[in-house]
Amino acid sequence: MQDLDTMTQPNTITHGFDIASLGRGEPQLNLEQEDICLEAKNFNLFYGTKQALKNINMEIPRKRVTAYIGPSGCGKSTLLRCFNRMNDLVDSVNVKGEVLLDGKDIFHPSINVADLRRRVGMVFQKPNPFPKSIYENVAYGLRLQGINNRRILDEVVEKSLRGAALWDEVKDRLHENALGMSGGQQQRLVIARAIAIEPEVLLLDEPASALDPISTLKIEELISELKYKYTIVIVTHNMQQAARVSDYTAFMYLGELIEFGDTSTLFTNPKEKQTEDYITGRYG
Ligand SMILES: Nc1ncnc2c1ncn2[C@@H]1O[C@H](COP(=O)(O)OP(=O)(O)OP(=O)(O)O)[C@@H](O)[C@H]1O
Repeated sequence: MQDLDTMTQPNTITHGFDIASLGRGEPQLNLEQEDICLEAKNFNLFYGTKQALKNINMEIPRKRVTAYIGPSGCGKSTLLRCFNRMNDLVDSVNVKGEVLLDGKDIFHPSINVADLRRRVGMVFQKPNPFPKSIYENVAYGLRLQGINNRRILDEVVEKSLRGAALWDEVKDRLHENALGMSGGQQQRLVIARAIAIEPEVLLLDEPASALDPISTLKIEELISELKYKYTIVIVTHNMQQAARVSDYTAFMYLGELIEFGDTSTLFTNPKEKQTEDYITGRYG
């Protein structure tokens, strides 16, 4: 079995994967079944008649950071939003193929979408705290589940804020309105809100693009810590950020997955010319 526990540091190369087999919809990292968290199989998505995702095949490893890069409009966010069926909210969307979470098709009629979104949390580009106290933002998901026991809520709020590297900054103002926090704090609060309900996967859609460099660094450090507990999938415009935070990187172009592999290898020795052209700044 591939020993995922030896793959601890971002950007370290060679985990024994068959890099030569990657790209162009080929089978991906040759992971053992139990190490695959999410998997797209011959997956296609249409907005009306326009095809936005073309026959995507990829395995996303458990408890690792996988980044999507590619030029604007190539389908990164669309694919990310498939993993918790956020695209269901768009009327014109049609999908063909499968997305498996722990081996089960998330588009199967038996799937409860609210439960799926509890297991697969999402953080957006712009921090979106609720106009409530810091405490109530983090407790929100638990309250939705009918948990109102003060002791339990106190514990989860503290644990989640610590997990999001925010506790020390806010522990004395838990009952102040979250909208009074800085943008970087708000984004970590949203991450705390997401992890409070103990998801398996965190989807991050450009989580730092609206933040200043110091807040961006904090989010990146946080991602490197969270990956030991969660499978993280991140979309980023920023190639340096992908190189810094991710273990694996997928390059997309015009709705296709062009190449997917170990982050260091993809950036230093891409197999496909389109990947090379993109990372060397020839387009995008
Ligand atoms: N709700 C929608 N309705 C119709 N077309 C859409 C919708 N959302 C996205 N698209 C189209 O699907 C394609 C992929 O868009 P998507 O936002 O996934 O790309 P992206 O790579 O994330 O781009 P960016 O980096 O600019 O955010 C684009 O052509 C876009 O115009």
